[in-house]
Amino acid sequence: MSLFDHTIKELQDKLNNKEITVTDLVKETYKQIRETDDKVQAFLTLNEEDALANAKALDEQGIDADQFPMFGMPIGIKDNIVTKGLRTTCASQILSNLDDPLYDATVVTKLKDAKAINIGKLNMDEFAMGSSNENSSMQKTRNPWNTDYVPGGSSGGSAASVAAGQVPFALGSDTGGSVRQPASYCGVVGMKPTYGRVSRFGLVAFASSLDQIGPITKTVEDNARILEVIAGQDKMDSTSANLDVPKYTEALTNDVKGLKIGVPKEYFVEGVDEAVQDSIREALKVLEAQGAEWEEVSLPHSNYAVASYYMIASSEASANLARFDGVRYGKRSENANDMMEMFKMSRSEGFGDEVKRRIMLGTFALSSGYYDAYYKKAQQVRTLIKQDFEKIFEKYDVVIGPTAPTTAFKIGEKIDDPLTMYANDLMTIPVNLAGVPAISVPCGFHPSNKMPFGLQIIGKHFDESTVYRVAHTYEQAAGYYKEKPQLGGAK
Ligand SMILES: NC(=O)C[C@H](N)C(=O)O
Repeated sequence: MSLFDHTIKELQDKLNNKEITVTDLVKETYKQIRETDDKVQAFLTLNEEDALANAKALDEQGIDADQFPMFGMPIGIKDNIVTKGLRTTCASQILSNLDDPLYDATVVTKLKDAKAINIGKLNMDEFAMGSSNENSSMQKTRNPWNTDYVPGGSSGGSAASVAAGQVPFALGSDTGGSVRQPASYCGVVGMKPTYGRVSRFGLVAFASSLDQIGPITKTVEDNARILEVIAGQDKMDSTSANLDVPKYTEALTNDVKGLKIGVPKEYFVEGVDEAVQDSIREALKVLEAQGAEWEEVSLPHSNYAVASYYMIASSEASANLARFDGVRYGKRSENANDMMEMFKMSRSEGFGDEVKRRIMLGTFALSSGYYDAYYKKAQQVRTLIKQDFEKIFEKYDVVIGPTAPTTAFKIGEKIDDPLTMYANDLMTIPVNLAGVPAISVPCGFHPSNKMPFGLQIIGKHFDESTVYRVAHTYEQAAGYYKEKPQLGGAK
């Protein structure tokens, strides 16, 4: 049994009983990374010296681990979350020389205050644009269940690293599914909190009205514990909500009696793998046996979600990425002869194809003459999608369906077909457009390719507690969290 098969609570008990030290934990983390990362390729930057020094300092303080919620816990951070003094690249060439950021993202500060240990920075699709990690300009992360397969994206490095047992916990970010879809593909737990629940200060902006940071873990309990630490209002992010953060861990009561589940018929259609659909139905039976009730419901505007998202997200990206011009920070082209050429060449050389595609799409959608037809229309569709959820939540406590239509696919299989790649986000995107919270929990292995996939539980605005309660009840009954990949081949 590996140290990382324990929950945060169990690890802290071990620290308190002096069975292990923080230094042991941190050393074990780097050992696991060294043994597996040539195959998984999850880490872009390691923070080893600093992490070991922090571990030593915590050990020397001789205090009880449970005085701090993340005392001594090793955590990996997605590379679009800014870390003071530690390289932060968004897996883009344009930021590849950003070796010494000047500040920490609020989530990083909160983790430091809770005495977590930052292990290093994890690979992702460039600027979080992608569903497979193949859009990273640095390296291709692989799925630990079978390294011929993608880990999903854009937080593929975070999900793969947790699944491979390199780090017990990681942070990702989710704009249209980027935490939940890789969690589904890698057989781990990924939470996208309500928009406004977690500060975005220091999260490099992709689509500011959609982006949210969320934890990726092996168990629901650990996930809830980490969200407790990183959530809350922040004066540095005016979109963070002025609401108390509940004790999510206290919601994990293993009890769903009387809970009402809506199951959208639009999530069980052609294109959604039959075996995935069957497993979700099995999961509903598991929850039913625990006292929940479910009914088929309709989210009638689901079909327009992907188109609306790619308009809105790309429009926001075109504005947000305007700041990368080779002047203030990041890479500057060495081949330019004048200022205009320097802007153009720095961006042409610094951004990859997918990022350029979205900047062009977004700039087009926002341009005068097209704004009403594309951007405004997409925003109107967004309102309809939000209303679909509001209506359902008048009667139901949660909505359940698959996280993604299929399991992970093979590396290279979809890279030349951006539309198919976008369609993959069918069931994660509506959640971001509506701003509600949702989690992906492992729900089975596909009979043909043996790859894992997840169940998505969607909740009401700021009701992460119920989402966690349902997720925990299902997880404990189903037991998939106990499965581990044998790195290198199919399960
Ligand atoms: N960023 C995300 O949440 C992933 C989504 N597939 C996108 O490419 O936009």
